[in-house]
Amino acid sequence: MMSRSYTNLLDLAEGNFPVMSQPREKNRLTRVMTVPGVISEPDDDQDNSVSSDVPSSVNQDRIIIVANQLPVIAKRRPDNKGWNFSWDDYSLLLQLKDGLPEEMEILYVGSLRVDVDPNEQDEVSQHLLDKFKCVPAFLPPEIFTKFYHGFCKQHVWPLFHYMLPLSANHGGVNLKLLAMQQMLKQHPKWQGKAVLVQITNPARGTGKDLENTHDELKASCKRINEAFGQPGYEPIVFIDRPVSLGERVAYYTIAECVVVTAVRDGMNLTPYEYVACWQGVSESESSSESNGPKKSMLVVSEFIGCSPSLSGAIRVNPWNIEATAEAMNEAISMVDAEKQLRHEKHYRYVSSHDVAFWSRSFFQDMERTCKDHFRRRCWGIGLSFGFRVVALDPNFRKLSIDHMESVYLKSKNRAILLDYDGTVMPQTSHNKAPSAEVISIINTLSGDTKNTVFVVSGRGKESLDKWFSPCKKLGIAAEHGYFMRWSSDDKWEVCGQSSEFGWKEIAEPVMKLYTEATDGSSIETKESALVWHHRDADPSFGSSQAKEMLDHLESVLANEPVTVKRGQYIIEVKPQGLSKGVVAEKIFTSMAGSGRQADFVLCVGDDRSDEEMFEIISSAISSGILSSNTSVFACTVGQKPSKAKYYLDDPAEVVNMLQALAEASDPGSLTEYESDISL
Ligand SMILES: O=P(O)(O)OC[C@H]1O[C@H](O[C@H]2O[C@H](CO)[C@@H](O)[C@H](O)[C@H]2O)[C@H](O)[C@@H](O)[C@@H]1O
Repeated sequence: MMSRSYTNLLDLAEGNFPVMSQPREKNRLTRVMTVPGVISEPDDDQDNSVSSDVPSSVNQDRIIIVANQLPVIAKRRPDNKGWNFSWDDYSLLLQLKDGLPEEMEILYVGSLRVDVDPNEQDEVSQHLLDKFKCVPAFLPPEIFTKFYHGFCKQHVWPLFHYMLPLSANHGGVNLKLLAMQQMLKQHPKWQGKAVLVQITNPARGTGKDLENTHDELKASCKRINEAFGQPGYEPIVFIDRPVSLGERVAYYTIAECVVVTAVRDGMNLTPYEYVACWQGVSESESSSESNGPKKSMLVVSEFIGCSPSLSGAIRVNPWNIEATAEAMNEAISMVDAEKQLRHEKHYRYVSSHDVAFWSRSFFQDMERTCKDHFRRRCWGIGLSFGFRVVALDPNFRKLSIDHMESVYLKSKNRAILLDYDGTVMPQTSHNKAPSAEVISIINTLSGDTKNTVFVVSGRGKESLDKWFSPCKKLGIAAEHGYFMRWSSDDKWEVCGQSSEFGWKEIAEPVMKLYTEATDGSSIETKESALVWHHRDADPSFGSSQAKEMLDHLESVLANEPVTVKRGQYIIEVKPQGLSKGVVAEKIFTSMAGSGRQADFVLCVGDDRSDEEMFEIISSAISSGILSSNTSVFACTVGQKPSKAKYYLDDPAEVVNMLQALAEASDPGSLTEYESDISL
């Protein structure tokens, strides 16, 4: 069986698809004949080669969503002549658009759930494009089966979930049955009362392995029911037929608890659906006296995707049958007030993280990633395993110390903002205290009355205070600005916004979990923040643990007033609203407010947190806190993508550059310490 499908996605991306108002002939889509095992050439005369030029329509707001199935329902007309199409309101693809900008044009590419005769395919394609902005791929049934049940289910899914191509879910269910058996044994009070309704979707694949697992499940159910059943009572109800949404909702709304013990999953929506049902049912019955409390209890495997996001859930390692049995007992024994509190947590997450949220978040990530894509130049840097390709702005260049020094000399009100670790202090240095040379330079710079000099660091105030005690005029912003002090004579100001630290009780256990599993890692507790360090761990394991922990923390802290950031070998959780950018803004504002608007800004840092300082500079110019005539030297340490325009290679170059400025500074205002050093 042959099929004619539109193939050229790049054409679509460029906007080379028919416009509805064009005459019919021009609207014709380019197609290929699809025959199993044969890759055919397009049947059109036109040249389909892909141009390497930047697409002319690249700035148009169009998004192409490619999926297995289009979000449309196709039904044969009653007279059997052609098709009727309607939107599939339950399709996630359709809901995705709620998170995208309204003016965004959305084009769907995917297959239909029905087999369309090749003679009808042109007409159907045209209709779907005109009316639904859908581009169908007509896959002959045998190709579709190989693609979906073979390639997707047997190769891609197991590959992405580190599984052998067996049925994981039937992986995930026997453990649950064993846990139920254990609970009934350990807590006989539940015998005759507790029922586990196991809804198992019929396996999408076939084969001996699946049959064996299925038989094993049935045998477990039989064994448990025989051991604990009574007349009129069976502890396990095993449903292995397709269950409609309505029936599933009915089960959810009477369930005291939902247990998900999968050892791997993709996007398991069961816990979310259950939580939404409890909220919905209670709300719809709110006028009735019989309305019960909104409560949802979850026992979920720590290995599944939704586990970190539902902070009210009891998490278990499903391989630990005893612990899962205990968790199930705890869940159903819990008092209603506690169940309600947990439900509130679950619902807050579920209601704020809907499909629109995820599509918006994904779209924003994509926008951020692609912004300036065509302006940037790519460089290969590093060697061997350290080799990577980075995209840099063409204007990114090495800071010319001579040029900066000449501007420095001409300026009258200078703001100098210096990060500490990785900027004036090499990251690899064991002794973290600044050298006498650095102290001397910073003392000279801050002693010049034309200068406002700040060390802006993530470090705690005690160390910074001690290390820089000789620099009386130096300003210090510690813990990313949670503490700020304008000179050693001034008191520490505490950033007013952040006095709520209940989140530490959520973040710390997660960090401890990763610390136990990652040799060489440790937790640093600061007054306003928690930091997980992995510099001394195995480099690649530490870094992959850090990535996983970042996701984990972001999920469990989604409702807390904090941000989770990555730094040099660290993951840091700190209050929202605290950033080095805010510190920079405060300094510029204060200078402008006292009639000394900065005409020279030097801002140096190496890390992600320093990017926030660089970023604020342009908005400070547009808001007038800095002038458009201000000479700005935003400089990152190391050649890497940055918001800074300049770079220096390492802390040694930074110190040389600062030394040059110190030498060009007003010597009249040397402090006692500086005079001693000079002598
Ligand atoms: O803002 P900075 O001055 O760059 O400080 C950021 C973090 O500095 C400290 O961590 C760094 O130094 C550690 C060694 O002392 C090193 O192991 C780690 O990799 C560096 O990131 C500090 O411990 C953190 O709290 C600061 O946020």
